[in-house]
Amino acid sequence: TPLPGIPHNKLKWFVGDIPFLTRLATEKGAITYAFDDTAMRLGPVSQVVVGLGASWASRIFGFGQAIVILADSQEMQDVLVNRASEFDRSKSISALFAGTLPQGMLALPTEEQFKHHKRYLGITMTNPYLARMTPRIVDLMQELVDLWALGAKRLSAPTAAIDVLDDIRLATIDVIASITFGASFQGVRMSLDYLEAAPTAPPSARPPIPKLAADLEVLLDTIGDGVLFPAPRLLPWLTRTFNRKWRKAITSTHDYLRGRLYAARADYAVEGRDTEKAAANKADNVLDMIMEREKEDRAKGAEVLTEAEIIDELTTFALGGSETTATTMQWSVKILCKHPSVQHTLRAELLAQLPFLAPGSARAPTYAEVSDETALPYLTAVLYEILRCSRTASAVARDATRDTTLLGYPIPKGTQVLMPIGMVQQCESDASRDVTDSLDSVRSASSRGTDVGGEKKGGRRTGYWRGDDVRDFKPERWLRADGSFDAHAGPWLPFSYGMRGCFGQKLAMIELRLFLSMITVNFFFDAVPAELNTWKSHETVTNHPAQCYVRPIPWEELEGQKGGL
Ligand code: HEM
Repeated sequence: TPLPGIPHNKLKWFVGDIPFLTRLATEKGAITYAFDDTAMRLGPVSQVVVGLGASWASRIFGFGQAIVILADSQEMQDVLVNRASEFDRSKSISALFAGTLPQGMLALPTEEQFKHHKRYLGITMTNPYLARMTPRIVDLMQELVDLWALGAKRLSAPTAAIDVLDDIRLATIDVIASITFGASFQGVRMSLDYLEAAPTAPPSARPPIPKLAADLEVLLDTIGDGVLFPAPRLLPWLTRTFNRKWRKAITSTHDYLRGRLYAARADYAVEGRDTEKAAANKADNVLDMIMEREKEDRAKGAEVLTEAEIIDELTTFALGGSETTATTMQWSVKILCKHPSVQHTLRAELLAQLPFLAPGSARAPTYAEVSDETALPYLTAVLYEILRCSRTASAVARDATRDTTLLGYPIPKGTQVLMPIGMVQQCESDASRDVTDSLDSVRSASSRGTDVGGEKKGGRRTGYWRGDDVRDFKPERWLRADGSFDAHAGPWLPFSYGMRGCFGQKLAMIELRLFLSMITVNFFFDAVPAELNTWKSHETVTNHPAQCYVRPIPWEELEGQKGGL
């Protein structure tokens, strides 16, 4: 039944918003567009009513569910960061992951076990650890560059393009596998070997994808298929009982991970490690790091992770850390080839600041060099803008843990609150500033900001996007007049915020920075025919582009063609 006082669409007797949700899902390719559309018409707080028996019938039968949509960036940040005890990770989102990784962070409630895992694994997102992983990411990205360089030589017609949707997926799986359990699945390497061995094969010809990567795809697809399933709590049981494909994939994934765990443990038992250095400074991969911690914890008598917990967290890394990054990279190349001037400016900055990035150089970039936002403001702006426009994760959800309010509306305990992060960062602008300003009187104290000893705490953290170009791809919006990068220029929430925000943000950012840098200094991405670069997407856990084609042209070839730029 609709929550009293909160605006909603005209509801159909018995089925509530279901026909509306279905129509938008069919027309736009994803059900989350129905939430965006509702919020845009009805304002910063609205609701949709779902489930059989929703709307009027639910008053008689008592079932159906109202989902509140909160679409105001300032209040969203406040809920995610300052009001986490009133709005916890949604149980329906946890249920999506609970079948596949019941003891992984993505599925755990915000209780002691979750906090223990987060502390245990937090070391993998520290600068020293990521710095140690950087050479490995560089090597794997170089394989992708080599694969596309070979493909580029075989582009026969001026409109021909390479299908790189799977190349990018495999590259991110290779990276996360290498970082997590110390061995790439060699997906891109195998494609490169395959193309090299078949000189007449077309540029998109690829071998079948490695079995382990295919298993991860099955697990991800199963999780994606459960999004907005009407009875989320039944999902883990339904998956385990009826999904044979999933059962096969999870069994072989677990067998592989258990094998790696036993090998690491055996290795660890014989190898005398340097006990002086902290784990982040010596561990070669996440599994290795867990072994280090285990040893320290056992010596201290502290709690260690069980085998099932370790396996589920390795699976969390493999799943949470591959698809998200791949989706963003796929949107990146689709966007870049539509913006040649951005490619020129980005390349110029990269070659000026990191000249050794040039093709053929023997020196690889380090973590400190590539992650330096001050030295590389344009790279940073391009990446932030790609994440703003690509809507990789379109929404996050929380459940109210007690009766509370949102922008003055009463929210009963148990209500699911959905925050359309993708839409808000791409639509909220100074054009609706009067609405945003008028909310000040109903904002929570922490959202409004409070005076603590003359210093303002909380309050709006960002500026406003300009209404006339908020929907355009424009990296310059992130730059101040002096060319420096401004992280608070306007609303940006692709990784969400707070205790349950993205765990892997730092890893994702360095992977994306390396990817963008390495492909940009190697290739100019020529425009591809419009029918090969549509904006169609397929949304599951993330919003995947339906297609991803590129026409990479090595810069020296382009400069040769044009007699220099
Ligand atoms: C561009 C890449 C990525 C994007 C856009 C992204 C986005 C997100 C978002 C929106 C959430 C949900 C947060 C919420 O409910 O408030 C999330 C959660 C999570 N992400 Fe990422 N992510 C990315 C990459 C990664 C990587 C590389 C890892 C590697 C380990 C990772 C691990 C996780 C985990 C474990 C969670 C669950 C955190 C929790 O429940 O507390 N993500 N991510």
